[in-house]
Amino acid sequence: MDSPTAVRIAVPATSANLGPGFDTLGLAINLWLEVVWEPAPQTHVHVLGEGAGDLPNDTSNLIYQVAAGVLDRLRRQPPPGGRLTIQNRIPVSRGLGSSAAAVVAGVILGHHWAGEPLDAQRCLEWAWPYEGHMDNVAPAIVGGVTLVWQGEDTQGYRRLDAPPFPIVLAVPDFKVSTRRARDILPPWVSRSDAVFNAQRVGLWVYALARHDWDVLRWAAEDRLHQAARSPLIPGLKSVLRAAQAEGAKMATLSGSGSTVLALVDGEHVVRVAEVMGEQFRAYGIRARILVTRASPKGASPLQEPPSPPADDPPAPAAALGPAGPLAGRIFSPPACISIGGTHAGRGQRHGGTVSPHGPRARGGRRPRQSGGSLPVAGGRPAAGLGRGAAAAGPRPAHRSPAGAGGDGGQRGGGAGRTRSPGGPGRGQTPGAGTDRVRGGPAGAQRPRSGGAAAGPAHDLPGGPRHRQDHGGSPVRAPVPGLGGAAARAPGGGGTGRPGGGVYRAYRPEDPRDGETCPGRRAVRGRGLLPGPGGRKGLRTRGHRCAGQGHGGPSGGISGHPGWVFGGDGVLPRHQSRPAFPFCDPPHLSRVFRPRTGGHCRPDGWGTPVPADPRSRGAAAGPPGGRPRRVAPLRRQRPSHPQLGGGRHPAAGGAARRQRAPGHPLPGGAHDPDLGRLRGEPLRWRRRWWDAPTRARPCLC
Ligand SMILES: Nc1ncnc2c1ncn2[C@@H]1O[C@H](COP(=O)(O)OP(=O)(O)O)[C@@H](O)[C@H]1O
Ligand SMILES: N[C@@H](CCOP(=O)(O)O)C(=O)O
Repeated sequence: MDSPTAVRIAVPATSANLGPGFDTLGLAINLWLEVVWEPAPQTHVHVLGEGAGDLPNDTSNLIYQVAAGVLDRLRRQPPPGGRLTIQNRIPVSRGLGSSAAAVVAGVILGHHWAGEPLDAQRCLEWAWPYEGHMDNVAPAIVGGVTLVWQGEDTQGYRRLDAPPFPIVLAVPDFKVSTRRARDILPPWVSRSDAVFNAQRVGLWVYALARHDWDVLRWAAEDRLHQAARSPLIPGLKSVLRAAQAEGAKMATLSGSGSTVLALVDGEHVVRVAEVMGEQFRAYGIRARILVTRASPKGASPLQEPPSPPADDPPAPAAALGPAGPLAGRIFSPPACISIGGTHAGRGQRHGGTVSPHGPRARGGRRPRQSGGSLPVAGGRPAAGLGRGAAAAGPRPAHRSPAGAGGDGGQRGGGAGRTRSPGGPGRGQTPGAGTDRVRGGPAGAQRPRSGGAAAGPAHDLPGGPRHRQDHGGSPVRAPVPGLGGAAARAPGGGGTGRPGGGVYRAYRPEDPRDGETCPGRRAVRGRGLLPGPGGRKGLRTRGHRCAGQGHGGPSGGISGHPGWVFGGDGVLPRHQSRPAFPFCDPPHLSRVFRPRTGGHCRPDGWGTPVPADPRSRGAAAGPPGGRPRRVAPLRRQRPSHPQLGGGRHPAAGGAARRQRAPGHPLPGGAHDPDLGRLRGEPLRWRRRWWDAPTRARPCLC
């Protein structure tokens, strides 16, 4: 074997389940594991970023182990030495598919060492027995959203375009091991719960196929795993509820936890991010908030599948996403959901069918495919992979009779590790079990920077665009609002809508010519939420912004330059937002809330007006004057309602009075069952979901 050349491998994080799609649905996220391997006389393994210090810096590292296992099955020798640098941005054991990413990276590395071709289909065949969860592995390899299925003699996946919304991740400061989170699940489910989830998964696929995102609030409901896992994740239900109440399209436990994921319309991003952090904090848990997007791309480098046959319809440009190795493989959603896969060409590109026995051996039977033959990378026969005794590819050692429940108990042969449900935990921490570490005392301040976990702010697509807003002049704002360019570069533009008003962000240097009032509503004032440890909210510090102030230097509060938010006629001059995605809750809680109660002038900027005296917390004052201190939005009670009783922290009282207008109530508002499904006492449901909203018309 020629000595292998250097290689750089990238694999995205993934969020499995997406609510009801337990072991079925998965989403690739724009947070990446990067692995660089270079030839060297000695073997070195070096982990940077997430997990540095915990993950092993030697050949027991999962990535190295999987790569060596691949070589072993291919009957090849590992290279004599090499430097393996692992730059990990995926939080470990937080339900973001870090282990799936590591396994996929290992499979790619092993094939690179062996000089064997590898495409997405084959990578999946090799990786899923190591990982055990195809719902993580498939999106890690092909990007977007995948749905997978497994049965006695077939496993497969199909790929769909991911929702276009920003993703807010609340990543608690404690781990939940996937194995523990599976062990806690009840072995049986009732028929009504099974039907409930089947209906919602169907709705999810419908939403993805038709881009009907309004149904997500129902599609993301679940009765199979989240409630059972909530004891492992204190505050889970509150975080989910609060995110939806603040306008998230959907919110769900990511994978087996501990992360909570929300898909959020751009204008609600900031507020949703805030409340998710706050709710965790109310339970004494620190949580990092990352704002990112789905990744249309999966792992690289993988070989391209053959170009589509001439009669295949071209993919609509919008569905293609950024150019990348998989761009040509994405087809219009209706084609993607042909799960039966009668079209050979399409099936091959949307998904694949995986042999239950791992990679096919030379001369062996091709895995049954509903979607056409496997692409053979580089024109080489696929059998090359299963050379000789490689017929014994990675093979599931354990398969749950229930199909969906088998938890990764795979025997990695050769140099690979053995992983079984009862065996040591993944990676280097045998017997780690649930490695749950509380995030320190409530209120402890995190460093402002996301550190190594700081995700790919630069990767966020999009950027400022002009759009017509309420029939006015073009408004400079990114669509859907997060503002990729803003996140990319300090000073970028974007919109946010903290608190229900229409907020805009501007590059400080941007002229505001031609802009008009973006909103028709003013927002009732909100104070800052109680800070960590029950600290009272900070004062608002609104400054009138009519023709001034909006472009002033920002970053004074957050340390992140460039984001200046204004809204509904009152633009707090010093209100700045950290550049996403690395704002953590303390960070957010320090951001000054806008003063509200103003109305919009024709030029789009506000003249503060006296606060509505009925509005507790409205902080209007004389223009430029010192605003009144506002009442905290709600009192936090650090008790887990579902576990220890007590009121929902956000229920009733100030929360009801200060609820921002314009927020679509979550699906539960019209679903009397929702609270019951979540096991809440009736009094919360009524108080929380039926909270009245008040809107004041914009006078412009
Ligand atoms: N970059 C990495 N390098 C090596 N091992 C890793 C890496 N990322 C994750 N792992 C392994 O995966 C384990 C976490 O897997 P799991 O509990 O399934 O959590 P997750 O939800 O993050 O996939 C870690 O304990 C470690 O053994
Ligand atoms: N379907 C699995 C997904 C586990 O994902 P992870 O990211 O937590 O490893 C499950 O819910 O157990």
